[in-house]
Amino acid sequence: MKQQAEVLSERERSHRHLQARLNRMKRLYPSPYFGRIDFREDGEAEAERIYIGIASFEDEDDGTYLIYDWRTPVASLYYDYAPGPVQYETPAGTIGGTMELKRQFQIRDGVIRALFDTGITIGDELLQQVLGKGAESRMQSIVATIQQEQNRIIRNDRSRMLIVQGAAGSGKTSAALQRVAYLLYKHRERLTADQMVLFSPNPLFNSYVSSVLPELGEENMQQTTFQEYLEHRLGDVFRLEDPYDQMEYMLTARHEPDYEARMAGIRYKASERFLAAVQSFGKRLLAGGMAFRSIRFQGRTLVSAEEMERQFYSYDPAIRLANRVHLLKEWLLQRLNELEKAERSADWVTEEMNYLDNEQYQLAYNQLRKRQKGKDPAFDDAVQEEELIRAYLVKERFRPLRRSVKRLRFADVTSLYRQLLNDPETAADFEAFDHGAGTWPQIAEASIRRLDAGELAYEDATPYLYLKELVEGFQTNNTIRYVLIDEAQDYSPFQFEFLKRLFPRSRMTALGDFNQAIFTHAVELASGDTPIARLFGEAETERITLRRSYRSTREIVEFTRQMLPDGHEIEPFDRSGGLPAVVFAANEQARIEAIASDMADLLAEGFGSVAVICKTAAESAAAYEALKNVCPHLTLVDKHTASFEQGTVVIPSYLAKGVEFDAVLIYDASAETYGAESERKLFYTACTRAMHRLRLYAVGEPTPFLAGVSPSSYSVVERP
Ligand SMILES: Nc1ncnc2c1ncn2[C@@H]1O[C@H](COP(=O)(O)OP(=O)(O)OP(=O)(O)O)[C@@H](O)[C@H]1O
Repeated sequence: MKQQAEVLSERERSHRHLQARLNRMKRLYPSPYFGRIDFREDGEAEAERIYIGIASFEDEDDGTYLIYDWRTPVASLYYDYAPGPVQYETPAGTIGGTMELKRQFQIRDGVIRALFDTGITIGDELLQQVLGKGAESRMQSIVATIQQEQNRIIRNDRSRMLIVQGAAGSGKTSAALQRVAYLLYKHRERLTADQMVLFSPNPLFNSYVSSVLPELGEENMQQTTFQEYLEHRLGDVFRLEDPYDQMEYMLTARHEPDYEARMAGIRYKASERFLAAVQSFGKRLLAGGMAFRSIRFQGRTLVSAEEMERQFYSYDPAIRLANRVHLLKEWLLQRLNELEKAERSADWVTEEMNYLDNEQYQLAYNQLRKRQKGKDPAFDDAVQEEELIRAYLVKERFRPLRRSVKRLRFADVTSLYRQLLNDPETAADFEAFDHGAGTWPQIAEASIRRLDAGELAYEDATPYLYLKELVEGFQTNNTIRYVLIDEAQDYSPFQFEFLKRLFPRSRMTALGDFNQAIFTHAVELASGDTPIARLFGEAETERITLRRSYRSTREIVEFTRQMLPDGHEIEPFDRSGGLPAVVFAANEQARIEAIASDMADLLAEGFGSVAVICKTAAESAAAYEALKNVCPHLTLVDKHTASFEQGTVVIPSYLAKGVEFDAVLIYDASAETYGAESERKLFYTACTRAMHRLRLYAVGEPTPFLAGVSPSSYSVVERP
């Protein structure tokens, strides 16, 4: 039998192996390679022709490589060099030589459609063709046209922390996904897709990027959002506000009386300063002030909070907070054992025994026997039987108490968080942060009000969880080896600190664009001594900046970059597509008509995806109502939308993050809607979603963000 089993499992293995090979061949068949380099290694007389494709392909007879996987060391030459002297790294060292030819192919269905011999960058012609195509509802892989600077991100395997600051459309997300594929290939002996996790801005984005890796023959990495993690940790205790609701508040509640205070609170609570304040609060708890919940049973206090406090502070002061909490847990379980014994003779037990019907009695009896494993031969002794039944009854009743002690429910984190907010030191620290605004009591009170109602504001959720972990011990995930964080500018220093602790054995790649920072608590990525750079220290941190934007036409990039203070640093890729237009409509009705007729024109031109981007969810809903009868097949996207398809959509600005459309229509680019300076980046983000066409609509005064844009960069249309 054993022999047979071995034979079978051997066959299974070889079947799996052959199946994988077959799949690889099927993927290669329609388009076996996309590049060729002729490389003459130093000391060799002849150049070798190296064909590069999405997977390797060997000659069965002599084992030579006919096609090299794009992730092999030698393939990096293709991405990094123009013909001339070149070198590449292998595990055995650096190999130098000369590249005599670099050629690109476009092969579809087994037929060579085009080929180009290329110079410095990977074929502008090919890139032109790729970028000139329409937007897809799913992101595409870019292996055939990876650019040199993107290749640095993809193949970087040295630093603990890789920070990428990249302009809108510079290929950060693309590079991140190719990087996953690269790492899975490079470390294929010991790394699997479920040891990598991508944090994305929203669930919609997950579906957008989901097909890139399978297309490359790899499994998808794990994907999540920070909010999902918060829900997982705190969702059973609180109703959590999500970042979109916070965003809606930021964008719409400007006229509410405590708006400014809350905004200041959001800024502070996301800051490194508040992180330090929470940590120092944690230190103070070592000496006193811990909050506990009494353990109560049938209306009586079994162990009071005061008792716990006394016990807690009787431990060696050198012991860490979380360790003391665990000591206290053990102590409490012990106490419960004693109390449980004493409880057996209580009146309620006698009473309950009398009420046990036969069936229940039998059940209890059987359970007891099972637990005793037949050890006690004198079981039928009536006295002992009664004792055992009593013990059983009490044990059952104590079970929930025990469970909640094991879950550390006796440590009252909510009270502690309340204490932290009410702490004069926190107030003083906030004042120093916000230069004496004097609004802390208002901020603290609002948070506490929500806390008491079982709610946690988005800005409170991470600090709360952090405090909880200080008290209960940090949870860690040791299986994850690579964490990739997209849209990293939208994470607070708190959240970064958190992720670092959560994944202690992991390397991190943070990709973002400070110019698209839409939350108040944005972090700078590009330069300087920033919180993210401090996370692992300069020595373990590497930074790469991407300046070239591939998504949008030259005209769109030139138009949008003028809205930014340092926009001149962004380089457009040379692809043309008509000037952006600003449409001035005489009134609402004229605006709707203009959008409807433009949309019809764009669809007639062959654009498959057109988005009407609105500022908020409310504006989106209103726009959808106004447009749905005049624009056929329109869909409204909101935060619950799980995936999105080709076609025409109405979408709030912050959900359009990270994705792209053939044409973007900014529903309302008037000063009334985008007037506040704090919304500049949001507006920029919305405009940069466009690949081929961008049109802005305004009734009345246009947004002041256009003031810095040269009139020659856009056309003006009047709609009476
Ligand atoms: N080397 C490349 N070859 C072909 N297409 C590319 C390349 N780099 C980027 N692109 C294309 O440019 C577009 C933008 O890429 P991506 O979404 O990765 O950029 P991003 O930096 O994440 O953008 P944003 O910050 O605006 O969300 C995508 O359509 C992508 O396919």
